[in-house]
Amino acid sequence: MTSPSLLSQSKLFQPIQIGNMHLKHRVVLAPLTRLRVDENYVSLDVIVKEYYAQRSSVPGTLLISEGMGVFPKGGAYKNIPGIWKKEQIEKWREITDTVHSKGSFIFAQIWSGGRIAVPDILKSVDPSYVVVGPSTLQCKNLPWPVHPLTVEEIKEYVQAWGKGAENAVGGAGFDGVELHFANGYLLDQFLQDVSNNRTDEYGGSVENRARFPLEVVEEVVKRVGQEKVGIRLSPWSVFQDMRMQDPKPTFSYFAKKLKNLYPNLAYLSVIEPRIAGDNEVSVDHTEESNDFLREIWAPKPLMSAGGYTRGSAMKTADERGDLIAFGRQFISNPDLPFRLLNDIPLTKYDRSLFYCPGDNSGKGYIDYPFSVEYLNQKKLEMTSVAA
Ligand SMILES: Cc1cc2nc3c(=O)[nH]c(=O)nc-3n(C[C@H](O)[C@H](O)[C@H](O)COP(=O)(O)O)c2cc1C
Repeated sequence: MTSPSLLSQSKLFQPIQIGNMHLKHRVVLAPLTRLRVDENYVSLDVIVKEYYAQRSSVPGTLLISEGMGVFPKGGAYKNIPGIWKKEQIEKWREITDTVHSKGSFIFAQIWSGGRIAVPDILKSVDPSYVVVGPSTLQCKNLPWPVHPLTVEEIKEYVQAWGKGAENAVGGAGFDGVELHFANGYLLDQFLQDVSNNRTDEYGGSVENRARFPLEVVEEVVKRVGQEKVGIRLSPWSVFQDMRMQDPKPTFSYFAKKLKNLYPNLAYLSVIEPRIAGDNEVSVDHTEESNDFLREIWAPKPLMSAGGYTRGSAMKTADERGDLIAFGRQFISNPDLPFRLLNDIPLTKYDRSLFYCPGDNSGKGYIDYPFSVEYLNQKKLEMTSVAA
């Protein structure tokens, strides 16, 4: 183990102000859907709280929650959480209180499925619900009809996102909301021409494709304030049949608009081209890079996720000032920021336990161990407090 005082010279382990939060380091919990939620979209008691508590155990850590729905018709799968009703808000409040009691922070990721939603699941919630999207363009492997949202329905979604954000911050006590405009879900579907061939004011030109996402940002900012809003994008991702031929013009326009309209947004979060959803893919390193977004967003730091190791995370934080969001490694290492700082080997994750719908055993969820070094340090701290 190298001396922590030497390691801490990396920017990765140095404090940073993000929105209203003073983070003690730049290692972030990436949003991770885990499906340990009941059929009513409410967090299961105990284990979900314990999961977030564990990952907030290094004070000053920023966590991003798993994606949560803003209203029932915008869902997609079973056992994902929501933020539209009292029971959900109360359960999330217990979780945010726990995270805050540990000196850490948590943003709620809010989300709508769009064309990738499973029709039978929507119908089981309400028989009138159908799969929606920008246009009739389907995802290749999901051959069900897609109902293009009417302008009136778009306005309904905008209000639902606004209300969801308000519930998350004002009701459930989240430090902010992350708007999930990535990974081929509804708002990403509107942004990209591979899924949006509308001919009205929400399709066609870059400006038109960006209109619905920008309306969502406007509504959310109105309700919770810019400093409490982060936005996630994945310009290069091929996940769920996405990826424009040249994503740069669309995403440059969108990022510039965000920066000009809302200079105090908490952060812009990007997924590196080497990742599609929850897995690695091969990349054309000469072409594919998020540096164009870093340049637009500067001097504010980006949050970047995707296949980071300790070494590449330190390098990126040092050279570009990014916050680094870790997904899979944070699943299997509840004390990840401590391990990275102290160069402690990581526990390997078990992919077969990533998604276990409604499972409340805690297996593959809250049973990954803390390092001996972390536990020893905690013991020492407790002894010195007792003395
Ligand atoms: C189990 C699992 C669930 C995920 N759920 C979400 C999600 O709810 N929202 C989201 O934006 N990304 C989600 N992702 C993507 C991660 O946030 C992250 O971008 C991806 O895992 C790459 O980071 P990593 O290489 O550190 O794992 C998920 C990834 C995994 C492995």
